[in-house]
Amino acid sequence: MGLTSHSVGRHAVDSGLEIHRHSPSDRIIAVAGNPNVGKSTVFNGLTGMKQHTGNWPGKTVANAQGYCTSDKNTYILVDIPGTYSLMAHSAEEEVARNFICFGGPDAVLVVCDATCLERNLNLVLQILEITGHAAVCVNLMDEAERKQIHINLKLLSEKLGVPVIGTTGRDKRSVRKILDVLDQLSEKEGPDEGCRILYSQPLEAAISLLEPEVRAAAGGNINSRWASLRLLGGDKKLIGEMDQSLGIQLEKDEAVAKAMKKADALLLDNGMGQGEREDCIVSALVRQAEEICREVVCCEKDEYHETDRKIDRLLTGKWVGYPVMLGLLAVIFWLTITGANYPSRLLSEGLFWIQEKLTLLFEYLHAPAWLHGALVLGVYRVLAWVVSVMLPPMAIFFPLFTLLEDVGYLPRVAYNLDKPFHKCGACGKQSLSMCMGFGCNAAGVIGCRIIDSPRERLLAILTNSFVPCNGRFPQPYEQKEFRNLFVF
Ligand SMILES: Nc1nc2c(ncn2[C@@H]2O[C@H](COP(=O)(O)OP(=O)(O)OP(=O)(O)O)[C@@H](O)[C@H]2O)c(=O)[nH]1
Ligand SMILES: [Mg+2]
Repeated sequence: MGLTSHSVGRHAVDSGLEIHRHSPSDRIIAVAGNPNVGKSTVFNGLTGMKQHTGNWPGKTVANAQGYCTSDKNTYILVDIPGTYSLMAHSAEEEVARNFICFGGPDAVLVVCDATCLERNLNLVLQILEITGHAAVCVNLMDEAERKQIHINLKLLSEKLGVPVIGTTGRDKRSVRKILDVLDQLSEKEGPDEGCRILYSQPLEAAISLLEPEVRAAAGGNINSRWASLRLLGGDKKLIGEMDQSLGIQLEKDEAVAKAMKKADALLLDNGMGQGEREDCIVSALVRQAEEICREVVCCEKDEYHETDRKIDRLLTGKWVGYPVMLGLLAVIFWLTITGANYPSRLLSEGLFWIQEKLTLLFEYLHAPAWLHGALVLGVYRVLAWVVSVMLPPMAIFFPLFTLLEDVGYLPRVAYNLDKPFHKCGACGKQSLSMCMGFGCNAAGVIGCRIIDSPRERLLAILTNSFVPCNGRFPQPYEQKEFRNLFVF
């Protein structure tokens, strides 16, 4: 699934991720951002590819690459999983973090949601701490406009020190704007300095002690201020990845270890253990994001999200949430089962009429019985049954499912069912792959990729085959006995 550190480490460009450069001048761009902000939509718009998009977070779970060309450059874009922070907690977040930090992209395009910029800026600031070769793409501008949220993009760009553009993911003009900004980045020269976050005085003093030694040990291979912060933060997994990417063990370098001891003592004198350091780093990021947003975002209606919240409360509430969910699922199944009968009958009548004609043709040609049996009664007949039995319910179920996905109802289903699923040792996200399983078990099993924990993912995969896919739905029509033959 591309979720291992091996596939996203520093050499992922040449190994696990297998980025294929058409020419050495191709520039690698990481398309990063919070979950569900339109990264894959932007990626598809630029590359013409068809990465899965839908209105719920966590669809992209592994890196995907695509190519696009501007008047000046060729770009290899890497669509990475959504992440709220580079202090990764889930497998997808690790994939995203490792590619941004150690995958060696030439630049990062950070996609943000214009309707909740403050939360998105947290990640932007973390990325800008690592690299100044970045641009911010404030997406969903149409939604922001509808909610009467105005963003001063020029001021935001000045505050962040990198180019900022406003986009609407599905709009062709946005693609042009993004390409222009990528070209602008490719011309950017000078050191890879990003935005600087000011931390509390003791932490800044500790960084100043450590940074020169880290710079000397690591050379120009990594942003030394960021690496010093990570060493002080003590995230063992991240430090391990960093060491692997640099090819040296930073903590074991004599000068670094000495400076680290001094910095540790200084922080402990100021009452900052590991936990407090992490808190201090996170709160500085949040504070800076708040400050920037206060200046650049203006909401005409303060209660703009009140209606959304009211609907949310109803759909996830105990008394309304469950009946609505069961009612909606019942309507979908009824439409699928009853609705599919008519096209199914028409299709099978048409296809079996063709079978009779084919039999007559074989008789006319005096073809041997075994050939007629293999081709017409074997291959053609099976194909005709599969198409007439499975195509109509799929053609009804999947568009309805996609509709629920696009209006954002599916994450609410997962939330509602999280508690009962948890009691069975599973997680709420499994309800989504189970729903998909009603359409097709193969799609349901593939959909289990969205589940973070390996144990829960395995459980979801193994139990998906107990979900009756539409090939096993009750069917009054005479195809009934054939349905069970075609269960995937
Ligand atoms: N209204 C509007 N919808 C958008 C825009 N960009 C993307 N979308 C929709 O937002 C939803 C999420 O888009 P994705 O491209 O799947 O988001 P993502 O960031 O790749 O999501 P993950 O991979 O789950 O992190 C989809 O339903 C898109 O159609 C936009 O500019 N305006
Ligand atoms: Mg995506």
